Amino acid sequence: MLRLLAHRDFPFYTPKGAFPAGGAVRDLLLGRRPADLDYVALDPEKAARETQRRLGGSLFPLDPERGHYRLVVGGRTLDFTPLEGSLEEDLLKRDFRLNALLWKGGAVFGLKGAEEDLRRRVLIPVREENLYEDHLRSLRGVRLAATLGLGLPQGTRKALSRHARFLRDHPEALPARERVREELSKLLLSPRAAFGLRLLERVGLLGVYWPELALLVGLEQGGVHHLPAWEHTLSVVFHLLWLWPEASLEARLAALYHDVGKALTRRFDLEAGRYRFLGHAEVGAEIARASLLWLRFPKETVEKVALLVRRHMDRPPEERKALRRFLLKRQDLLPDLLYLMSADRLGAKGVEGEAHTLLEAFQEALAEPLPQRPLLSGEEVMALLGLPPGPEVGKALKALLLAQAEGRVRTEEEARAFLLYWREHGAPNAP
Ligand SMILES: Nc1ccn([C@@H]2O[C@H](COP(=O)(O)OP(=O)(O)OP(=O)(O)O)[C@@H](O)[C@H]2O)c(=O)n1
Ligand SMILES: [Mg+2]
Repeated sequence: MLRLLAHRDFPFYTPKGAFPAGGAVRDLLLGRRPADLDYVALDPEKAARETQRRLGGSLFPLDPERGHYRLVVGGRTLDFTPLEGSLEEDLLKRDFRLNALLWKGGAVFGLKGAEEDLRRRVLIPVREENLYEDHLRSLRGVRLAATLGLGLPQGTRKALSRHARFLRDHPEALPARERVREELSKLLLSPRAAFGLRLLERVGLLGVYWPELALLVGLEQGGVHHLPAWEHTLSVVFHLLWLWPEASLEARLAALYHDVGKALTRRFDLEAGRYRFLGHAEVGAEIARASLLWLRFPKETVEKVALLVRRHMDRPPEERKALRRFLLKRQDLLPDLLYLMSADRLGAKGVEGEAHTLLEAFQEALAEPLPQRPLLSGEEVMALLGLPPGPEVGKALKALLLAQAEGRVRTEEEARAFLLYWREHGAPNAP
């Protein structure tokens, strides 16, 4: 039986014979502005065309056989799919009760329990079997809990855990990797990403989708680490978003994968009397690359994350000039690397203070922008030093750029003087 949940307007155009359904209606009731809209329609093509006549935009027949049409208009995606069976039957096929909603004639309708779930802000499947109708749904559940700030009651957790075990035993049932990637991205982009990752682990989905990260669970570290490697990872994600709420997806992925190499590099060092993880940044960068490529993240994202992981253990020098050189060499990784390094320290014990010292030093060092190019061109350098084209010219340009970064050289004249000195003596007190 459909239940009337509320009388209210739907704030977007709705053609005749089409009913806004799912997440958009849910967002409306939760006081969020929906980005994308889904409509179930008696005749989806007709509804999509009529909407296009009214609003403009581009129409894409996604799957005309099955009646799937998409209209992209004003930065929004409107999807039209056929209503199969009655409205109630449609809702009964959906994933979670608070997603099984639709708007019709000035009112919102839902299934039994939806109203309570919305009020309590909890996620409960329409039926446990529905998780098995589309195997992405357990992962979606965790992602929705993180993005919408929903609780997962015992019953839901148990159902998700059972589904995770099913997936572990039936890897052939795993959803397409692109869909997994989209869920991970949405989860990480939420301010509650660390909470979502913890849930993933708790219900057993971490091991299903990210076996390389699951190896960190309970991996004791010692030293400055009061937390096992996975708990430390969660703390780093948490602190990254605390320091820098607008962090890029790459920075968030790097925080997630930064210590993934630790499971394979853990050795007890008798002299030091503790575990060490020599080479974990390099090993971790390779694991992160393989994992992200598997999930079909774009090449640029993968390379950036791998580099961030590889460089996260670099020790920034304290002295200002040296720090400017250090930053110049890692310019492409800024500011992500700075925040990752700071969050890494906030996730350990006894070195938290370093995070703030680092951020202050970075801020001070970057107050003056880093140079983007040498003050002299290759031709000018060749003429000045009497050099033929070749690697020497590149070295000279690089030395010049470093000198600019240090603030030793600010004008073309100083650049020429610097290069003449450099030819005779090498870079002044460079390491
Ligand atoms: N695997 C899925 C995906 C979607 N849906 C249904 O389709 C609606 C729209 O799906 P989608 O836009 O993918 O997700 P949303 O729940 O709207 O989440 P988001 O806020 O990320 O759009 C959902 O609310 C849900 O009713 C479902 O039952 N099972
Ligand atoms: Mg949606």
